[in-house]
Amino acid sequence: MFAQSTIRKVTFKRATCGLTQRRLASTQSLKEVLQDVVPAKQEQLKKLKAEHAQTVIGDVKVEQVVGGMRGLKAMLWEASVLDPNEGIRFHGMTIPECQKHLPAAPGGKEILPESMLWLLLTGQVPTESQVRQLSAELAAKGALPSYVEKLIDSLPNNLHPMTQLGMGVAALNKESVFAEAYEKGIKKSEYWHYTLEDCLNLIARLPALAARIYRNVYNPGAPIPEVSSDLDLVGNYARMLGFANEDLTEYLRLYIAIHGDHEGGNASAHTAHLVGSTLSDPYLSYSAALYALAGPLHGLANQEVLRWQLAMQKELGDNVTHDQIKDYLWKTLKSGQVVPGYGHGVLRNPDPRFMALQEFCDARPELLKSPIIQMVKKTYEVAPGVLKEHGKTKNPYPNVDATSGCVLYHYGLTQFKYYTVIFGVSRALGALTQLVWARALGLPIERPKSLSMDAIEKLIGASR
Ligand SMILES: CC(=O)SCCNC(=O)CCNC(=O)[C@H](O)C(C)(C)COP(=O)(O)OP(=O)(O)OC[C@H]1O[C@@H](n2cnc3c(N)ncnc32)[C@H](O)[C@@H]1OP(=O)(O)O
Ligand SMILES: O=C([O-])CC(=O)C(=O)O
Repeated sequence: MFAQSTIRKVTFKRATCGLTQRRLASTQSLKEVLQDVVPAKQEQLKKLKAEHAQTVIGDVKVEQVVGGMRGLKAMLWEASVLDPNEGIRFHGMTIPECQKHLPAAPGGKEILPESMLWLLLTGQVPTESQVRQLSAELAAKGALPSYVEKLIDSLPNNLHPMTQLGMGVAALNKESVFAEAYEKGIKKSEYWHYTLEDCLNLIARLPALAARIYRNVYNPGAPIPEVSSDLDLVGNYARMLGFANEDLTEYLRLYIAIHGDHEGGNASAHTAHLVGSTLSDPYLSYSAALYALAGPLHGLANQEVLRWQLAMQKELGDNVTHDQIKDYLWKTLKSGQVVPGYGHGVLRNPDPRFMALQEFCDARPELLKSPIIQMVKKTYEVAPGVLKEHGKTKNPYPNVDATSGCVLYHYGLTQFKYYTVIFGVSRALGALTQLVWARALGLPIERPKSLSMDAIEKLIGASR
């Protein structure tokens, strides 16, 4: 670990814009830092448009039009870029670099989501005092309005927790300062200020909303503590969920920090971006994103992994061998199902988020002894070989969902239908950051061109 004074002078290469950003000791607030950063970014975009508007950066193939736009470079996204082999970089920083340099909780070791949010929004590594200030700001804004509490309390407890989360977030749009200001009439140059306020308010309220859903569904009647001004975002979240285990809290900090952003093309982030481009407010935009996250090929896969691993455990017992797992994998594939937690739309190597969560387990002997975590590890040792032999998936390696839920399960958060809600608390960091940037940069409504098969054939002169 570097000395704090050295860290402050570290220069990070910023992958997204090619600039270098010097991290200086600072007491500036998040808004003040953004006020400094926004004009430079606006200038960068202006220059890019003026000098390179017609420069070609890729072709469009028919396979991309009919194949989920895979690999199409068609979106501006500031906070992170995903390399197929190396994985995610947040403003040029890898996960291990973030683990080294982003401030943790007092007495903790893992990345604080507030630190990640600061990095995503500003491109800068915050000082410890800036992060504490942001934690305090979020805690002060963290209480839910009573009409949202009533709405959530009125929902049937067998309504999927993700459905409830999306409804709660959408209902919060009554609070939107952006929507209110837009109705009154504001200049485009002011959009990002109101968007930022909405985004911070939403991030602040997500733990109370998500914890209330957990309480109602799994622990009806249990008291929920109020948001404490002494705790960070996840410290409060874990306490409101009813867990006093510091190891679980640290795990949740790491989980929520590293799930925060995965460039722009993933289904949830893209949905927030698309809906936000209509100037729908951040609450409605993020509510829509949550329903993309709730699909089993995307965020819900972490629930599916647990379901699949527990079914394997039920069938084969705790001391399962590699050969038994192999057979189980083939059984899943032959029945026409996907192996949850494996494969990816962009990645072509093991996901560095998976590796970071595995390292969290490796550092704790009690986790290494856990049957479910051992099973995940053994599955990782054989699944890539089976998937390669199966020959369909372009990426036979684990994504983050392959392991994220198993650690929660070990720590007693066993209700796996809830897991995507935690992902939803996290993805807000990146999706909402981009909404701020989209408004600061004046990005237009998203409206790509679609084509029918007849139109494609006509365009390429294909005969039938
Ligand atoms: C946080 C996240 O969202 S990470 C992703 C979480 N999702 C999962 O873990 C679900 C399992 N994985 C998958 O379904 C896929 O790998 C996805 C959705 C993640 C990516 O999909 P794609 O980019 O289309 O993958 P790819 O190009 O490799 O697919 C080619 C074929 O391999 C299959 N395939 C891909 N992954 C798997 C898998 N894990 N198990 C079995 N088959 C797979 C696809 O279904 C497709 O089959 P088809 O030709 O019959 O349609
Ligand atoms: O990038 C993707 O398509 C899916 C993913 O891993 C994420 O959104 O975290």
